[in-house]
Amino acid sequence: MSDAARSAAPTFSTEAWSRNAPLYEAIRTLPFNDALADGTLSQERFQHYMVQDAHYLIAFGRALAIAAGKADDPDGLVQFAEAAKVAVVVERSLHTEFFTRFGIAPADFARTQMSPVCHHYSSFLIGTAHAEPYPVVLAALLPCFWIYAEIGRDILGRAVRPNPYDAWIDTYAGEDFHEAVRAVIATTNRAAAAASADERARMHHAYTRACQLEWMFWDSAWRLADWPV
Ligand SMILES: Cc1ncc(C[n+]2csc(CCO)c2C)c(N)n1
Repeated sequence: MSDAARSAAPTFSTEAWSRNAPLYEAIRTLPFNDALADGTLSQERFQHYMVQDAHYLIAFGRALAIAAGKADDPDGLVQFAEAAKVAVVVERSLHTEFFTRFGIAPADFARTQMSPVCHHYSSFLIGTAHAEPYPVVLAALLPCFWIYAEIGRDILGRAVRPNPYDAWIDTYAGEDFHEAVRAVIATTNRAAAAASADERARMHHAYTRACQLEWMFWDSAWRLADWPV
């Protein structure tokens, strides 16, 4: 590829976003997110979501820590080690703020295992983080950041306020979070630019799988899904 062609080539993130636009739209219009925005989401459904998210955040933190260990430069190491810490900080804030406010007792959490979808998404992230090269690991992690940033802003734009879920909405619509997401997009694009064609194809595959699992995570909370046997 000539230098001119290379600089005109779309970034990984632009390509990934446009290829998965229908999937994003399917997430944006899920009944869970509509009900979150208009404040009618039942406490039971939000409780299911929060308990599963607490499990998910620890798995996500582990996957980020593995990504940190695979980083190809010190900036990436710091970026993902810091993000791993943030995932655990967010998980703790679920316990200290949200669980109390929305009526989840420590014993309720202790006896609730990962749902099938949470288990699948967590296993996918940790398995990918261990088995795949750095660019593919970043592609698997990116939808978690990017979709939440977009959904957070979308819900903020149409939210009926005051809303019982204001604190959740504000976390993901806030500028601090969006700045971190832009940095993850930039690092993923840099990693993609240095990746082989085969790795780049695997990046797209991992990105789409994570988007599907994001959809399934919200849908699972809406259905109050549990293990069938
Ligand atoms: C299923 C699910 N997917 C994504 C997020 C969003 N999220 C979780 S941790 C983190 C950044 C931590 O460094 C982000 C963006 C979530 N909460 N739950």
